[in-house]
Amino acid sequence: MPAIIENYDVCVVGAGHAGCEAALACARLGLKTIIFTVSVDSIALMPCNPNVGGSSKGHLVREIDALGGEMGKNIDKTFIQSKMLNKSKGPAVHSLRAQADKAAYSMEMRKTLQNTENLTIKQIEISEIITDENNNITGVKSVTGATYNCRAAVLCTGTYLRARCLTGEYINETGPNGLQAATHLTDSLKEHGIEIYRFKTGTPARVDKRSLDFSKMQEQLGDEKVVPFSFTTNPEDVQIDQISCWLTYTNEKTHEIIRGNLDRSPMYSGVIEGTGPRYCPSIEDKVVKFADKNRHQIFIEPEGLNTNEMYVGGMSSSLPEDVQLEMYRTVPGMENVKIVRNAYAIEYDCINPNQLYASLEFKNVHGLFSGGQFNGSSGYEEAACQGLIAGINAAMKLLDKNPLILDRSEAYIGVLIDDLVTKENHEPYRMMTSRAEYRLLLRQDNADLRLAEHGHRVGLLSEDRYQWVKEKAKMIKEEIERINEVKIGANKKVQQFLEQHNSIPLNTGVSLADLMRRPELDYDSLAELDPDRPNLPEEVKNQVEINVKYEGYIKRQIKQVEHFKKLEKKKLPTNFDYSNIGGLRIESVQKLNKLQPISIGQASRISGVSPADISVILVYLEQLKYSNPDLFYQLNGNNE
Ligand SMILES: Cc1cc2nc3c(=O)[nH]c(=O)nc-3n(C[C@H](O)[C@H](O)[C@H](O)COP(=O)(O)OP(=O)(O)OC[C@H]3O[C@@H](n4cnc5c(N)ncnc54)[C@H](O)[C@@H]3O)c2cc1C
Ligand SMILES: NC(=O)c1ccc[n+]([C@@H]2O[C@H](COP(=O)([O-])OP(=O)(O)OC[C@H]3O[C@@H](n4cnc5c(N)ncnc54)[C@H](O)[C@@H]3O)[C@@H](O)[C@H]2O)c1
Repeated sequence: MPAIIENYDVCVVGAGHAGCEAALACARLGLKTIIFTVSVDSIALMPCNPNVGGSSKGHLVREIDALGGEMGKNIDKTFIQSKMLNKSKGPAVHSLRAQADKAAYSMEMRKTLQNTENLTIKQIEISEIITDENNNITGVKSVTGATYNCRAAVLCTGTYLRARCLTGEYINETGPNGLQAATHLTDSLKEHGIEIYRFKTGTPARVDKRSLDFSKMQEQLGDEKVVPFSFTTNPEDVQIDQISCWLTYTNEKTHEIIRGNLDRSPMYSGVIEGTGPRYCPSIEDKVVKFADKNRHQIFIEPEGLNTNEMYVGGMSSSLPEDVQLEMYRTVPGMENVKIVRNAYAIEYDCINPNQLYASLEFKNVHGLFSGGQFNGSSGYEEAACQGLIAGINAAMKLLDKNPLILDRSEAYIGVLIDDLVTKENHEPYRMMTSRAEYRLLLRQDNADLRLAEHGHRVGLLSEDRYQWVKEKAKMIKEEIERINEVKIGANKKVQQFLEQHNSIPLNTGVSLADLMRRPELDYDSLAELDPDRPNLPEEVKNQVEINVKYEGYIKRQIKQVEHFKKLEKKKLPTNFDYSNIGGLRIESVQKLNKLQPISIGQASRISGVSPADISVILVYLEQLKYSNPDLFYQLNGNNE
């Protein structure tokens, strides 16, 4: 029988959090797109924790939303509890976190894919990528022999490639949740010269709610006033009845059981080859690495409204089933626990992301892009934002437009991708606020102001939305100017007001902005002294408050960004042989030749490239002016 041949603009392999964003971006930009999954039931599946956001991950979701992605909207429709974390700290680290109804999250995303024009969903395992003699992608092939021709492809295979799951001595050659693994694609990628890593991750048990004693745990309520993830969600729509999470702790007894059974853990007995995430350690890892701690926090989190399953957050494990049951039963409130699904570790193939440009296109296969856990990251949000950028850039390539490359001063997404493509990474990469050097500017509250222009330029953000963000920026600017000009005199009314707010009286007149910088005062409380105040939307008032209160820090960081931008603007040639530059150390030449950084800034972040090497390259670039003026002006044309 003749094999099926179909034609598309873009093939997206994988329908996890990365693949969904990639496919939606391409289809919404008018490209004929097909998304493949080994199981339609795994669309936007959450194989581990039932939540979106959290420290720094909440920032990523806001940024995805600001660019026109889907994750924020999807969780706003399907969350069952929401909390702004770190509220006692500065606004730079405030992070939104929401419990998801997993099944609803997955189904809602599926509905969105199904209702998107230009988008086809196909359940089949992709086994090969196809290229022409010039290494341009021309299609993908399925295990059944069907060929899907395309002009660009995005690989988002997550944790499915040659996946195997381990629970103690029991090893199952499947993907997450017992879903079929994808066993063929790795060989094809290797044949195309793609370097493969093997990573691992793990998940805790899901337990039956009816077997828990919540009276021995601390109830964790959601926020009274819920803030939506998406800038486009009406805040009224997210004020729902919320479901509680519960907090409990491990103890010495738990740790003893773990220590006594380490030889049966595949992680410690050497059965697992892959490298795991340092920042999401299993309970075995925690007990071994933090031996001095006598307890660890355990969050019991509901998996959804229509299931009794509860997620045991903080206790992921690959210990055997019997040990799991014994250790979980030592935790207060879990004495009679019944496990619905065992904890397990999973090993899978992914790539060394240094093979990618910052556009997430492979350097050696033109038109092939990738995103998500396949790129060596970990986490739903990390996956989704890469999928979005890979999808946008696949589309930009086909539409003959400039790629979307966010730099480290613009977005956490920029930090994440820059880290992946320039730094050596030998474990699943997790986003953290500490990775973002300009985090005072990259707040979750201003993601729309930072990124709307990019979303609009690529075509994913509607004109209306873009105009609103511009209007909002204007209102913020004007209000900051106004409150700097409003003078508050040291009169009786003012001194009384200050006394009431435990604030030192004034010696002389000050601006309203000066008063607002006092920790005990804020924009709202000062309304009393500000009769001419315009009636502004809540989100504008928030921005005014943050920008005025943290003005000193923000200004300092803006200065640092200016310096950073100078180095980012100094472009380097692509496909360049660095051994042509005399004076570079061999290690640097090898790294630079392999990574082909696009700018001096990026080159300076490659581990092993020293400041002295950077000086040598800068001198070389300067000499290009005389030795190769064409190349010099091509690189620096717009910057000099
Ligand atoms: C056990 C486990 C524990 C984890 N722990 C956490 C956690 O606690 N917190 C966290 O944030 N993240 C965790 N993760 C990671 C999280 O699941 C991923 O980061 C996230 O789901 C990755 O999204 P993705 O889109 O890259 O891939 P996935 O969600 O894995 O999706 C991959 C998609 O690709 C499809 N696919 C793969 N290969 C092929 C092929 N050849 N042909 C067709 N379709 C294919 C699959 O069907 C699937 O649709 C865990 C993952 C697992 C499995
Ligand atoms: N990606 C992977 O490969 C992998 C592997 C294992 C585990 N993980 C997971 O990554 C996630 C991130 O871990 P994390 O704990 O730092 O981040 P988190 O987003 O789950 O929580 C951040 C912080 O919020 C608090 N918190 C957590 N759950 C809460 C709840 N239900 N209610 C109130 N506060 C809560 C805790 O103080 C926690 O440290 C975890 O869920 C972990 O299981 C990932």
